[in-house]
Amino acid sequence: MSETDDIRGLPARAAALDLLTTALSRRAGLDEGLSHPAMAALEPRDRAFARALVMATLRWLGPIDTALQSRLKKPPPERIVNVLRLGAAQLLVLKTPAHAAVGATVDLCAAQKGGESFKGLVNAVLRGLTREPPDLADPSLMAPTWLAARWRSAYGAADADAIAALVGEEPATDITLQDPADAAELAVPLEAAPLPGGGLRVGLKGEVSTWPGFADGRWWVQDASAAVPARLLEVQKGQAALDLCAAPGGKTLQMAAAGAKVTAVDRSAGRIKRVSENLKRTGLGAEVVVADAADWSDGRTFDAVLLDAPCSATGTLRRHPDVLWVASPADVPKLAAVQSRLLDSAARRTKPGGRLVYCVCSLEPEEGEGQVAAFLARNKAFRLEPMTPGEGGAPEASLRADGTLRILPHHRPGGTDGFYVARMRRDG
Ligand SMILES: C[S@@+](CC[C@H](N)C(=O)[O-])C[C@H]1O[C@@H](n2cnc3c(N)ncnc32)[C@H](O)[C@@H]1O
Repeated sequence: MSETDDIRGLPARAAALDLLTTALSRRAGLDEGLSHPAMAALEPRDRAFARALVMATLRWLGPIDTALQSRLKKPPPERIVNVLRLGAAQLLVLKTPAHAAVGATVDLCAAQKGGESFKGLVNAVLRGLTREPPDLADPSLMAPTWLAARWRSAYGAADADAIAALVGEEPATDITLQDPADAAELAVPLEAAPLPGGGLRVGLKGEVSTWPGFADGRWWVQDASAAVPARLLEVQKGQAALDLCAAPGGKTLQMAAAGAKVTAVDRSAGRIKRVSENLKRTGLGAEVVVADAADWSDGRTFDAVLLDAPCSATGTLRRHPDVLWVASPADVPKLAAVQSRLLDSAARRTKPGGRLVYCVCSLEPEEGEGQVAAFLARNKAFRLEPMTPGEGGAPEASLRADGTLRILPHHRPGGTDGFYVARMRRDG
């Protein structure tokens, strides 16, 4: 990057500071910040830079904070800490030339309310990082201590380290095809490799909506792991399928493409608009309902019910490193209580003889294994229907002894979202 780019990048750095602040302030803050009108108002190059800088900062936040803490006797106000985090990410991750990164970060500091008095500190800390750059590649720093300890106790030290190491990796974009027969033809312009189960891992970078086949609705973005649960329902043409917690609709689209009559329920009116947009773009049909899935009913029961429940989302750590730093230990039992209510509701909507698939993109056993064990103990009409190795495109390493799936992010070469998936059948 030239010096001219760096000077022109000042508005982008200010936008990056706002985005980082929002991302670290609340759950879903990153997505909220990315779709904020202030981001849309930036020039495309500034927007891309702000996004890349914030993602680099969030991906490496653990090692960056450790390096900053050792250089700060007394922490400055949070806004200035965020200025320092962005400066450190430019130096250590994006490898921006030191004079440009330090100069622009000091200017960003000065532009903050009360920031003039911290210019010297920012300058000294960043120059210190330039002289003695810390080693970023320490898996023990990639996730908060409490989460890393949970993963060690659930999966062992080697798997916990492998999970943590993936926080630093930029994920590829995976897509699901409306017609799997299109894979060979689309793979060429998308520079894509086939995924087990029929999807593609795309090699192109940049704006997804400009990629071949997007505008025609021939595919949608869906992580390889996220595509597994709907396949496991094996919906048949004309069957009635219910997608509870459906937005933005990846699994609704899969079931609609398989020919099912899908009802998609989500309680967020804003997010369900995205289901409708995706249906329109792909030309697929589904009934879309805004309602709380815990008590929604139109009197019907369904052949196939999918519950992709709200969860801590720790399995999405490659795309959403922010979730690791925003989550707290108290979230897990709170979310588990919500999931349990939603599972009971999903059970009531499942026809005798019908299938229920429960999944979460969480690595926390209370939201996965524990949730399903408790559900089966209180719902005697349901039994597990075990998956076979590789079924639905799931990595073989993810198959548990009871036939449910615990997909860890390193189970697929190049990484994947972490998921727990269970398939159940209602006997009576
Ligand atoms: C993990 S996301 C679903 C992703 C979606 N299944 C897909 O594949 O595109 C969870 C969704 O649950 C929705 N949600 C959370 N609580 C809900 C509730 N009580 N009733 C219905 N939807 C809910 C959220 O709005 C969010 O869209």
